[in-house]
Amino acid sequence: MMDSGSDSPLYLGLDFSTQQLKVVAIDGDLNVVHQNYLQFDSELPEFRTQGGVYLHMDRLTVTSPVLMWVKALDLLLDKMKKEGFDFSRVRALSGSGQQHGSVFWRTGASQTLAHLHPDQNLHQLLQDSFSVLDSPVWMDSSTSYQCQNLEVATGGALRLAQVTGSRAYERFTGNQICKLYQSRSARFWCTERISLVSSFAASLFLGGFASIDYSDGSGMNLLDIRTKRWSEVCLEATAPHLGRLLGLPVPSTSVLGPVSNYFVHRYGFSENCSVVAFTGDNPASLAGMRLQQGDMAVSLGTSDTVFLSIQEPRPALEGHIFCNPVDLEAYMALLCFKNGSLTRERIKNQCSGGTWEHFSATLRETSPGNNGNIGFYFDSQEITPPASGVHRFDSDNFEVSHWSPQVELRALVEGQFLSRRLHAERLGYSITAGTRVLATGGASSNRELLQVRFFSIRQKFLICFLLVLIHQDQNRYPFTQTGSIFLLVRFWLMCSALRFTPWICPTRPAWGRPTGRCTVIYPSKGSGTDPLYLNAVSNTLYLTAVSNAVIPNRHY
Ligand SMILES: Nc1ncnc2c1ncn2[C@@H]1O[C@H](COP(=O)(O)OP(=O)(O)O)[C@@H](O)[C@H]1O
Ligand SMILES: O=C(CO)[C@@H](O)[C@H](O)COP(=O)(O)O
Repeated sequence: MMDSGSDSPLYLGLDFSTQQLKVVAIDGDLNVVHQNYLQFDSELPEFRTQGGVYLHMDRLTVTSPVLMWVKALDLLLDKMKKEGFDFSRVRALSGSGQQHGSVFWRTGASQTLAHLHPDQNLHQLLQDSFSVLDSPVWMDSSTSYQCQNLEVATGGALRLAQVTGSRAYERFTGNQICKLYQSRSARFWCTERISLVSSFAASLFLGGFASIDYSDGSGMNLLDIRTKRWSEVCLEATAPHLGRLLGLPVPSTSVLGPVSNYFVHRYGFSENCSVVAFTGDNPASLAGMRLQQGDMAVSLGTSDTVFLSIQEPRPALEGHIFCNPVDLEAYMALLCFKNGSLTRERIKNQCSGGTWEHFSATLRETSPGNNGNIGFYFDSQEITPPASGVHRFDSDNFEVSHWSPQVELRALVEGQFLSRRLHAERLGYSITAGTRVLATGGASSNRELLQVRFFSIRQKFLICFLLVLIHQDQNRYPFTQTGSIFLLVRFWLMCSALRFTPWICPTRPAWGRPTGRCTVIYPSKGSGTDPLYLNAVSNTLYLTAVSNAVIPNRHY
């Protein structure tokens, strides 16, 4: 995979996501020269995670072992070294992390980070550096009480959304910090610094605490997205001395400093290799996909997310507004759906013999609209909307308890995509002629899945759109890491005063001219074949299902 015989500079991007750690290296011409990954469940079985996380007894608390992430980095870099990757060529590195997850560094950790001995693994060296070993992650929904209090303290849900971009959400880091402070205060008091997963990962490379960037910092219910400073009201309502524990937030393209001596001596990095701020995986995907005005992206990772770049923030009671990672004047709007890939995996295992090939074959063989059957599957408490349970409706709109495997599978996929579309439209992010929908994430390699279109015809008007499906050959390297790399390459090349058009996408040199890594699919012109599920009846069904759904712990 390495290009041979060259000593040109390379740029490294890492993605600490929910189920795995991925890495990609590119050269100055944006060619991918190395890719690798490490799956948490299968390659680090001693941590006993499922899908990279622990689901606690209350079925609301979800955490990941922080030392698993550290060990994953050890093993991945060792793997690369064994395969002959030349770390000395890396001019700069950056990365991304699953959003909202928090890492609590124990008092003394900054000293440990600054004096890491290159003969030992990071996970040995950092064993005692965390005041909380199980980091809360984005799937957690255990902080409804803290959310309620934060909204009251800040003048209500909408007011909080106007300041921080979101009303109070259970998984948002501020509410997780507040829960720790209230329920395990001894742990809180022995904490020296609080990082997001992204800034934690950057800290490992930096040998010191890395700043939180504006984009990922927007997912905490703590950052004022307009001033780009921590909101004093939110800090005070969350926990004492929080400003000091978080450090100052910085732009997502900031260079934080050189890589630490540990990496120079252990792996042969150059001491001039820069560490650029890490950001959230969705913001990194936005950067990597080079979304243009009017484009919409869907990420089908562990979560399903829908996001787009916007100029004017209009925070609402649903969805999130984050600072844009590449344009300080702009923002990004995002909707997150928790029951994405893991629910599809469950149905795949139950209904199609456990293989994606059979899953896809069933989608090919069943008809759009599913003969009027549609289902909504909230295996765990959903984020958008905050509902739970499984709801199946037949063509007469009666709720039913089961279906044939084929009907079940199609009902799931159509229900998921209908929900993505409806919630996006409710926020005013509508599809117009020429809108491009770009897909990334593990499930975006599945053509049949993507062809169940979720943006389509309404009221006889043909909304013509171009569905741009972009996926990497091996289904593993979506835009997240290239997004981070993109930020750092941009920075680096600008600093080097090279003549370079910074906004060249590594995987998509020009619209409409896909490379081998990129597939463009044009929508079918056959308006009559569009599925029933996109009509008003199904919309109503969906809303009924949701309003009938159990919505625990969310009484505000
Ligand atoms: N062929 C496929 N069809 C549908 N889904 C797939 C396929 N291959 C992988 N996936 C899904 O992709 C998910 C992982 O995507 P990925 O973007 O790597 O996740 P994350 O970054 O959150 O760890 C898996 O949970 C799996 O269900
Ligand atoms: O909570 C969110 C976004 O708000 C999630 O999208 C996480 O960022 C996890 O991402 P994946 O691991 O599913 O890519």
